Amino acid sequence: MPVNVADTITSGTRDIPDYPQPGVMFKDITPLLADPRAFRAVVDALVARYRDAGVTIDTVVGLEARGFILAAPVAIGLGAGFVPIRKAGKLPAKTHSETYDLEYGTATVEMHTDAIASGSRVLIVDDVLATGGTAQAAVELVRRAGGSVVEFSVPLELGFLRGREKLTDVDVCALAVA
Ligand SMILES: O=P(O)(O)OC[C@H]1O[C@H](OP(=O)(O)OP(=O)(O)O)[C@H](O)[C@@H]1O
Ligand SMILES: Nc1ncnc2[nH]cnc12
Repeated sequence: MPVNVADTITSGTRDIPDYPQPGVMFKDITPLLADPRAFRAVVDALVARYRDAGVTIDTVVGLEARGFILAAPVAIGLGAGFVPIRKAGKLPAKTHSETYDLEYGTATVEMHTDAIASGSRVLIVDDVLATGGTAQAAVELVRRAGGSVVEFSVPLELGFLRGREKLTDVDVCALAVA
């Protein structure tokens, strides 16, 4: 019987209470990544969403660190380039940066100013949408570089944190909601 990718994601994710700090319910996708069929199913579902609809993606942007794991194979599957958004201080050339609030603190992310050609059609891929701060920062960085954001896409949305409500001016795709 075919297995629904949302069920695959839900069953491959485990809850770790009070990580990385008390009061946070951490959704750990490492079991999903360790299962070869589940990992492939998630990457294939993300690729198929754009390829099968004939949507052109020039560049896939991935977010350090967990977003890299998914964004890179999605870029290859779509025949697109890969551009990293990294935590502050990790990229060697000139960067734009954005600081935002996370469920567990604040973070600054950066992208090379010349990473995206003006007018490029960009898909942003991360592992989890939680409060939406990371997604919003990524969208801002892509737009500042001159890219056009086609969608922000994740396997898993933490619906109880209402991050989607923050992302009013970008399309959001989540394959599963916890
Ligand atoms: O929607 P938000 O509240 O912004 O949270 C989502 C982000 O939080 C996690 O990354 P984290 O910054 O913990 O980094 P990591 O991938 O290096 O673990 C996750 O991988 C997302 O990028
Ligand atoms: N609760 C959570 N679980 C996994 N990743 C997260 N990123 C932000 N909040 C998270």
